Amino acid sequence: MQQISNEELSQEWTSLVERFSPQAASILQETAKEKSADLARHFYAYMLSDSHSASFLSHEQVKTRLSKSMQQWVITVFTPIAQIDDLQTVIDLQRKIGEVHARIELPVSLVLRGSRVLKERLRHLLALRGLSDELYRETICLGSDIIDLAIEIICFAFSQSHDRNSRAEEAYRLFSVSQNIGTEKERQRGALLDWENQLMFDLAMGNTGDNLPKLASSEFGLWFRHKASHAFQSSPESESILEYIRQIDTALQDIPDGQQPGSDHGLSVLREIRQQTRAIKFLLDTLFEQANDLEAGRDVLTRLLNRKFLPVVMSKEILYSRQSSNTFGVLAIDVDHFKTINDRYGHDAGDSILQQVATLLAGNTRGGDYAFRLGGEEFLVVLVDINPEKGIIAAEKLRESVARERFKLPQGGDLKVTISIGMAVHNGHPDYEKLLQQADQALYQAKATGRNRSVLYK
Ligand SMILES: Nc1nc2c(ncn2[C@@H]2O[C@H](COP(=O)(O)OP(=O)(O)OP(=O)(O)O)[C@@H](O)[C@H]2O)c(=O)[nH]1
Repeated sequence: MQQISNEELSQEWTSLVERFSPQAASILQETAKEKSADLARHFYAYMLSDSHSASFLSHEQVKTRLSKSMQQWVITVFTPIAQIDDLQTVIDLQRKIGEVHARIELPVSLVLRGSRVLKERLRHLLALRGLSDELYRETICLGSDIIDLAIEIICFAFSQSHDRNSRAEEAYRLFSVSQNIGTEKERQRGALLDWENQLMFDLAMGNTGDNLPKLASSEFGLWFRHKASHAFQSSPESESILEYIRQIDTALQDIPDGQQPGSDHGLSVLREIRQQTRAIKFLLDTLFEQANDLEAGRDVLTRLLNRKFLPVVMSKEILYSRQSSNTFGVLAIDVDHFKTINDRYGHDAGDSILQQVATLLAGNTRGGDYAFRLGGEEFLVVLVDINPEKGIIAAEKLRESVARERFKLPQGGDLKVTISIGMAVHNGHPDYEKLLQQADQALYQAKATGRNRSVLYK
């Protein structure tokens, strides 16, 4: 997706505002300052009364957080340019809102509806100010244009973020469908070769038309049409392979009955098919290379999931807990004094400890849980269907399993290692970043209060 820089957006914002008089801008600012609570109240009253938008909101969230943020947003976007220290931070704020919307999967239609409600209320509030007709119209236009531009930036950031998430989701799907990409590649290359050999044999035997093996219904064709094209969907390589399969089968159909083996026409068709099959192999290699990159969703050292799938997993769990009465929790895990281990026993020993910790984490969680290595000596475990009491028992089980273990060193001998754990349980907040921050805060406490312990965020 095309990027629009903050500079370009700042120019856009500035030139929009400059089309209006300073008087209109200052009326708008006054209205925003005096009536921000009214605007927020009106906005959320409407959103909560609508069942679709209400499924993304709760009265509690509105009261404790969202109303204040909305008031601040109104004041910020209606601040006259001359009084804004740095317009780019205002633009960054809109981008951030769009990213949060993408994380919580808030439909763009709801954002647009919200902006319509705001504009309606703004018109009403301005009408009460007793402005001249001309100034009233001008202020309304300025207010609407600013809201539109802010929403435009929000939606732009939304689609960028959403695109990224969809790609990761796609990767996740492919990854979970074909666990062993290397084996699949060899198998399918082999299947394509089998079809080619069979075709050569049948042509040599003088078979034609319906008696020739069709690529679409061969082992390779079935796999590609039903599984691979779905997993690799929207990839141009995949489209080309499907097209080649169609062309090859049409060419086979066109070989006339009674064709003599080795005839000119037969040979030219054969040459054409050979080239197309070669092209398929080449495209297949490209697709598998891409799949390997996707497989990089696994951390190379520990084979745990890496950061890439975190948004997908967290969004899924948030959605699941919204639809059910179950909560889930996250454990932010950090190996204690890991630097000292590296310094004392070397980097290879450090790597080996990380691998052993990862094995313990994966081995001491349930099948439905997720274990990630976020980087360095930081891990994250997502515990599904869990409450704070059970969660802390699970965290302690992990901590103790590590504390009990004698970690083997590559140079021989063993070592005791401990981990600290910060735990947070999802409390209904739609943005998973919040949950990760809470787990981090709890981890910070676990470190500050002596390490080798689990702390629950409260
Ligand atoms: N062996 C190895 N070391 C790594 C890797 N990634 C990061 N590190 C090292 O991990 C160490 C992390 O150290 P710190 O963040 O200071 O934390 P710590 O020593 O574990 O101390 P506390 O967390 O406060 O208990 C740094 O020395 C990094 O160089 C890795 O993949 N392999």
